[in-house]
Amino acid sequence: MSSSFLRVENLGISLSGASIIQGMSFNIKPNALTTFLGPSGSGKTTVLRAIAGLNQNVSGQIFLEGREIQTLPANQRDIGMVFQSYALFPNMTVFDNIAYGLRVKKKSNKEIEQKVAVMLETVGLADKKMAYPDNLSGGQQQRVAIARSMILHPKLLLLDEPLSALDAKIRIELRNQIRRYQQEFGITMLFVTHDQAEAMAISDDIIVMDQGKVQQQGSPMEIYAKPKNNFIAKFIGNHNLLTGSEIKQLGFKTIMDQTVQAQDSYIIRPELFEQRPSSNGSFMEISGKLSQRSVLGDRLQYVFDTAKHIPLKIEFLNQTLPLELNRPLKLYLNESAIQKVGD
Ligand SMILES: Nc1ncnc2c1ncn2[C@@H]1O[C@H](COP(=O)(O)OP(=O)(O)OP(=O)(O)O)[C@@H](O)[C@H]1O
Repeated sequence: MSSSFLRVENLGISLSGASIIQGMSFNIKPNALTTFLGPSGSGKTTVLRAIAGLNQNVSGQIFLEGREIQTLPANQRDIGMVFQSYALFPNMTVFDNIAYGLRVKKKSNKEIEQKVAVMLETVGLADKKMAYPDNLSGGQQQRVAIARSMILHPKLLLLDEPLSALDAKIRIELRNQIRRYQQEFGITMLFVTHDQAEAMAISDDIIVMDQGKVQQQGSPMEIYAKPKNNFIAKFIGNHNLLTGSEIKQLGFKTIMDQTVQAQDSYIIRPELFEQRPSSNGSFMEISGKLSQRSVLGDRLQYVFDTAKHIPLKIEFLNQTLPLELNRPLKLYLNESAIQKVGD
């Protein structure tokens, strides 16, 4: 018996006669926020809809808490879903939108009043309870949609790009709120996004998808620091992705006692370059010039044009004085900052 909460085995999905997902398997943990991360068209929505029971041509098995749900209709799966478009009832107040599922379940008015009041407080919309969706901002409408799903305490809450219609500031605020609800209520959530920063910020676990396949599953740090293949190394973060022969040109013949192979791929994280070797170990001195500077919030990012004609992205925290551009510069790199892709 697996202790996983949701277990998907050998999932296959066809849409309009085209096979979109083949032989996909993964597990998600209870009381955690797991993210499906992948580029547009990678199949995230399709898999989510299959888990919810909204797709027809699905093969394979889906277990929720050990029980097979694949043959159950959507309304018997105990799974909630929040969509990108808020899909609120426009002719109902905020209160009635949130109360809707409880009314369908024929709960008493007293219970409905109490539970909706708690939800309104949780999502910070108590003062909007009699408002209609048209009179709410996008972020407020999405909070109503989330409250409407959470009030039913589904075993699993699926969220399909719930923030993508919102502007950057509200997106960050609401993603933090979603994370807080998830932790406070101990809800298991499966969250779809194509935004790697969003996935990194809120997830316990990330499932990276491409072309209908799981490319890697792991914690944000594992995915960031140890990408399994070049697709992930490129898709996640702003790593330097180099070939073994470029690593050799920078002076490293071995990395952690392993001979560098010309055809292998390696990543160097931009924040791991140093202006002075900070510790013992095998440091390489790299000469070059900085050619560009951009401010990334708390960090400054530069392009370091190395004397070996290999451009590298490097980053320093803002409290470091800005470095001068176009002046000869030496930077230091410890071999431990270089990670072979796939290891
Ligand atoms: N009804 C359909 N009929 C045929 N093909 C479809 C249908 N819906 C989606 N597809 C295809 O299935 C693939 C996966 O689509 P899906 O919407 O799951 O991707 P996604 O990762 O959620 O993308 P996005 O981030 O753009 O929403 C795409 O190639 C898409 O063109």
